[in-house]
Amino acid sequence: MPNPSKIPATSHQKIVNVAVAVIHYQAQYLLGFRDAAQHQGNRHEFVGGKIDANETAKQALIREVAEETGIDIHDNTVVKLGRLHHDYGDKQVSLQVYNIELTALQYEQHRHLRYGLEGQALKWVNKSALLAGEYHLPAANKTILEWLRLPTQIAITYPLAHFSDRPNPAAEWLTYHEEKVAPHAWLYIRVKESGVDNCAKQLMTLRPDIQVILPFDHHMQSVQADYQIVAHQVVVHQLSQAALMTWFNNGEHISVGEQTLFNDRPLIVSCHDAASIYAANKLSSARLQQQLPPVIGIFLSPLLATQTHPDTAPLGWSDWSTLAQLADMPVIGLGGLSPAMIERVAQYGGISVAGIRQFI
Ligand SMILES: Nc1nc2c([nH]c(=O)n2[C@H]2C[C@H](O)[C@@H](COP(=O)(O)OP(=O)(O)OP(=O)(O)O)O2)c(=O)[nH]1
Repeated sequence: MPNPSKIPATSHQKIVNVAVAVIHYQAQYLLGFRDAAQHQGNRHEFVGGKIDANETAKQALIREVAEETGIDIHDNTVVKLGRLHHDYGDKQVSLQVYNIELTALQYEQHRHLRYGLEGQALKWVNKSALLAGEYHLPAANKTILEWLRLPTQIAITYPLAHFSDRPNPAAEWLTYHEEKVAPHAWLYIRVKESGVDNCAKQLMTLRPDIQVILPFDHHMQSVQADYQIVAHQVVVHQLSQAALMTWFNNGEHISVGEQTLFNDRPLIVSCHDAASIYAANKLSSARLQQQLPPVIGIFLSPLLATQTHPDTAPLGWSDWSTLAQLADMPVIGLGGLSPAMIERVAQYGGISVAGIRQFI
């Protein structure tokens, strides 16, 4: 009899659909431990298991969490983080991953959990240790950890035009952001006007604590030599919907990804409709296959009306939520939001909120 674990995966191999629950209370995350005899055994895991034929991913999630831990998450806000396919060679899995924040009471009731209802070890671990790779998880989880790096709020810089009534708008832009951006914030430096690349670089130099999302466009390449000095602060590159669709419409052949800067960072992609989300999903899976840093989110906008784009009709909560469900990666709400609206955004399927006013 051949050892089933040694049989290589084929295209005919059945894909196992799995619901995965990233359960946490603030920065405490719940991990299980897979038994040595299980597939991907002797590794930590997020709570979860196979989706039965007659259930949805969310039903499976609620059932698995209850069966494995005794925690009832029926009334919690369950937010999709993403979906990903992984080929382990001996098994192909499709993981549907959800974020569940417990209430203080639930955490209090379950914080001493050491063993699950199936006898498996359980452990609450700190997010920073989890993201630092201190726990050995199945290979597919690498992408989940990248998704978890996304903060719940992202600030976006003001356009230079916002300071156009001042004698030196570029200098005002710089001083304003240097002073107002919160410590260690994730900041999307949206530099559209030509000639302001320098402002971005100067801001990074003045504020080495901020984690920067930088658009990947030709301006940045033109200052590449200078940019290298501050490049370590750039945690993510942003890709516009137009650039995404160029990649997609060229049969995914012209890999914008062939350019080094594009390939060495995770991406956040801007999307405004179903077609671009479809393209973002394709890009995401292409990058997973090529083992490139993943697409860790999409800016889905405009959710509500904004002063920055007065002529664009907002999607509104209902359409925004429907589109958010299509995305295989975490969705960031953008357009007319404030940081306090994160709970509402979560109820509609978003993991994070972004904006200019009220965020800086
Ligand atoms: N639960 C869980 N499974 C994961 C994670 N990452 C990952 O690649 N997997 C893979 C390992 C397994 O191949 C599959 C989960 O199947 P499972 O065997 O645990 O599912 P189950 O509990 O319903 O099944 P079983 O033990 O009764 O066979 O998904 C994770 O974080 N959590």
